[in-house]
Formats: sequence, structure tokens, C-alpha cells
Amino acid sequence: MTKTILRAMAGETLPTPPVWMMRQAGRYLPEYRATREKAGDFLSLCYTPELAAEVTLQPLRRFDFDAAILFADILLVPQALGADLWFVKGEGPRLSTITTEDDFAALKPVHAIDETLSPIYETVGILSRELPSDITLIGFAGAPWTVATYMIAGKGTPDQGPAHALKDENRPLFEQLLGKITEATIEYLSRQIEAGAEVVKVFDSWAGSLKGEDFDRYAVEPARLIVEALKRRHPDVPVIAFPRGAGERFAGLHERIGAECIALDDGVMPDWAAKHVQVSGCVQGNLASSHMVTGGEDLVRETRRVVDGFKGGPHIFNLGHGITPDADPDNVSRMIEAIKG
Ligand SMILES: Cc1c2[nH]c(c1CCC(=O)O)Cc1[nH]c(c(CCC(=O)O)c1C)Cc1[nH]c(c(CCC(=O)O)c1C)Cc1[nH]c(c(C)c1CCC(=O)O)C2
Repeated sequence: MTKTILRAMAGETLPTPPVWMMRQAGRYLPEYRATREKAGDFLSLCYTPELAAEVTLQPLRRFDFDAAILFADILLVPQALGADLWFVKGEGPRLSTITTEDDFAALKPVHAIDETLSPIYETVGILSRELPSDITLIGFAGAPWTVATYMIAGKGTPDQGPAHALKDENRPLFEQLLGKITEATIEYLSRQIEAGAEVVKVFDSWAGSLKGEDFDRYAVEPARLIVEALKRRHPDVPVIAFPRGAGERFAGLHERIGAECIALDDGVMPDWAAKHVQVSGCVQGNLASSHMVTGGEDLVRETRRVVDGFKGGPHIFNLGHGITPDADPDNVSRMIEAIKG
């Protein structure tokens, strides 16, 4: 086992952490914008395997990254379950909403998702053949709670209010929806692994808005179920869980979820996280993505602080959240230089 990402996820402390970046294929790169133009729109890009593979590979041609992440989106699963999905320029995703028993009953069965998602597995297959042998291929899906927040509201919301409201007003329906997304996610990630994904990551971008017992029931438990089911089918494929905004609740999550790696956002300090999270296994993170816009001495200093903070244990360097479209690609090079020298 030579790939650095897999070594870190197996618990090895490396002299230099391997690095990749959330949204590393994205609008901050002119070559991404050109390929997206060629595809016509974002969803066509996701569903055209040759082009999706092309944009996945673009950042690796520029930067010394140790992993490639499949180019797709967490909202393809709701679409595969029968929700309408479209993107409004400058605003973000829109979906048909699930707020009643009838809406839920109209969704397709879980086994039908492959009809929509097979081009994604094809992209994974292309990447698994074309990637350099030292680069790890990461597949991903959204976590059930985060995906549900979009399915219930029909769009992104600052506080996930509509999903919290459904949870309070019709908990059985809310739990049925989460259960269905959980099952679909297990199938989707299994197919990605069978097509060649070497690691899978579960993005729970809105986990932080779940309070008290809700965090355990709707962030931790679905992630645990997904990991458990994947381990039964693919025991050797490591998992990254990213319950963004978990704060102090990041402590103990390796054990509770069963994931080899816990991804940290920039809301926790490396010193704290080394002591309370990294003691239990590999961590990924957590430079604030704003440094990719502002650059300068702060970028170098903060990059070193993250590297030094986690140097005592297994660590994969990453940002705390996705790189933004206004980022300067030169700052990515500076960050990697500060990590790898
Ligand atoms: C919540 C969420 C989504 N998608 C995703 C999340 C979870 C992580 C997070 O919190 O960022 C995850 C995601 N989205 C995308 C990836 C690809 C892999 C990667 O490079 O990390 C991944 C892992 C591509 C994308 N997904 C999207 C883009 C931008 C699309 C474009 O080219 O216009 C990319 C590169 C679109 C998207 N997709 C989503 C939103 C809210 C948006 C619009 C926001 C925006 O416009 O930046 C849903």
C-alpha cells in the first residue's frame, strides 16, 4: 500500500501530510469554466463521463495533489429518486419539494437510482483507468440529513428551517425520507466503489444545525449505518465522514461512526482537534478556504499552523470547506509549497 492518502487513513503518521482540496475542480480554474461551457450546463457536465473525468483531472495537471475527487454533486441522488433538479445561475440548486406523504410516495424505489446514476459510475471507471498510480480516487455522496434539507426546502437555506420544521411537525415522514436517502446512498457509494473508487466521503454540510439528540439521531446514526453497510460489502475501502459544524461533537466520532477519517471544518483549532479528535484516528482539514482568496503571509503562516498542529498523528491536509470561485490558483500553489516545501 503505497498511496499516501491510504497510508494516512490506515493510521500512519507521515513526515509530510498528503493534500487535496474540496471543490478542487471548480470555477476558480479557467479550464474548468471552458469545459463547463462546452458541456452547456453544470448537470450536463456531471452526466457526461468524458467531460466529468476531464474536469476531475484538470487540477492534478496544475497542482501536486495526492487525490482526485469524482466530479459530480450530492443532489444527483434526489434527482435519481425522482425529484426535479435544476440550477439557477448565480443562486444555486432548485428541487421539487418533499413535504407530504404523497410527495414521498411518488419517489422512485431505491433500486431505480442506477438508471440515472450509471454515467457517474462510468466517470469513476474512466478515472480509475487514467489516474496516475500514486493518486487516490475519492468517491462521495451527501449525508442523508444534508440531502434531506435540500429535498424538503427545494433549495439551499441559511438555517435549514423547512427541514427542521418537517422534523418537528411530521417526524415519521421525516424519518422515512432520511431512511430512504440512507439506503440510496449505500447503493450509490457501493456502485462507485465497484467502479474503482478507493475511498468514499460522506458530506454532511449542515450537520452543525442539528442540536442535542437530533445530532446523534440524524447526523451520527445515518453515517454509522452507511459505514456499517459499506464495510460489510467492501471491508477494505476507507471512509471519510464530514459532519461540518460539529464543533466539540467532533470528539469521539471515529468510534461512533466507524469512519477511518473525520474531516474537520475551520471552526475547530488544530491544537484542540489534535488532542480530542486525532487521538482516535486520521483527520482531514482544516485551513480556512478564504486564504485561497486573500493569500500573502497569512496563507503561509496558517498553512504551517495546520501542518504543525496535526504533525503528531495521521493527517490529510485539506481546506475547512470548498474552495470558492473567487480564489486565485496561485494561492493553491503557495499552499502546497508551504506544505511540501
Ligand atoms: C451542499 C453541497 C452541494 N454539493 C456538494 C455539497 C456538499 C459540500 C458543500 O457544502 O459544499 C458537494 C459537491 N459539489 C461538487 C463536488 C465535486 C467534487 C469536488 O470538487 O469537491 C462536491 C463534492 C461540485 C459542484 N457543485 C456545484 C458546483 C458549481 C457549479 C458550477 O459550475 O456552476 C460544483 C463545482 C453546484 C452546487 N451544488 C450544491 C450547491 C449548493 C451548489 C451551488 C453553489 C455554487 O454555485 O457554488 C450542493
